[in-house]
Amino acid sequence: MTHPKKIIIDTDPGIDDAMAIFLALQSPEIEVIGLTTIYGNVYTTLATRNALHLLEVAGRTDIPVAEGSHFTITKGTKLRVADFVHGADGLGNQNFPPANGKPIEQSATDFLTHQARTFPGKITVVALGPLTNIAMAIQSDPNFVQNVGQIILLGGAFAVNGNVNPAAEANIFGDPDAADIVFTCGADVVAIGINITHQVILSDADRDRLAASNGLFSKYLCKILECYFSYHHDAYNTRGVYLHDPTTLLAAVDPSLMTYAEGVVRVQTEGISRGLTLFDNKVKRFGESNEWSDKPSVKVAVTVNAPAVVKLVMDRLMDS
Ligand SMILES: O=c1[nH]cnc2c1ncn2[C@@H]1O[C@H](CO)[C@@H](O)[C@H]1O
Repeated sequence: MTHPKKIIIDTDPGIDDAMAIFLALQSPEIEVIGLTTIYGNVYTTLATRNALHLLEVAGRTDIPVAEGSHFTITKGTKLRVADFVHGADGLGNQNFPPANGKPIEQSATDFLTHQARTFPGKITVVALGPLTNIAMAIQSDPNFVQNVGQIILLGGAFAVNGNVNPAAEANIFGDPDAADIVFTCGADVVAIGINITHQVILSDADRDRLAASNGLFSKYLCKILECYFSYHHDAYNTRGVYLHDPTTLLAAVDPSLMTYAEGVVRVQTEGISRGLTLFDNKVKRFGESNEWSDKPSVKVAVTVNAPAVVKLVMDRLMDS
């Protein structure tokens, strides 16, 4: 058996983040070497508390949590948090007792650059929130792009509407300037957008099966999922929820669950379409140079084996 892939999860927990973190801990193909926190579903301070709490639930307090940025890469403090999706506490308004643990002294950015330097080419960053910490790592360490193995990110809406507004997906909207830095940095970047994750639905019936199982994680998740289900029912009229973060995590576990196109992604940072991700599929050789010309390519997921993803999520969470 090959060594498990070393993963750092950059996260804003978040109900679907909690699912992804538990799924990661249940996946022998990967080794979670740390969590870094960011605002998005909640503010960063709460994201840190929730990350520590989830590791305590899992009995994995050996995994370090490094706190990330409290503001955007341009020092913006008017953040949009999705408490209407995840509850005021980020975990379905369950009033869990506060975590006992503390984050490490190192910041998220320092943790990311340090780990990438220590294990060159071996670290996969799975980014589940706005990309501020990753962009700060790129800016603060000129070798980070070379050192990091891969960055798999949940973000963007490729050729579909966004979920904040018709233009923008929530993670990219959270810090469009940071996202543009990450997409154009030259690292091995894989983007999983909502064009993919909106195909991966955990149904009401799946939740009933989770609830009936005796798994530690499935039992915990069923408590917090109520809020996430009722949001999806109201906002999308679906009898099920989108598995954004778990799908992205599974792209690290088994890349063959998706297919990818390669090309340059730029992010709109201003105006009514702020947060829009625009992919140049390189089908046309443009006569004039443009804002995509000469930028490094990334991989964008274009198809997904949704039944296989849902099955893997269910099997691993029930077997805990
Ligand atoms: O309608 C929404 N508005 C804001 N954030 C959302 C919404 N739906 C899901 N998410 C959150 O944003 C990421 C995917 O874009 C996921 O982390 C999800 O939890």
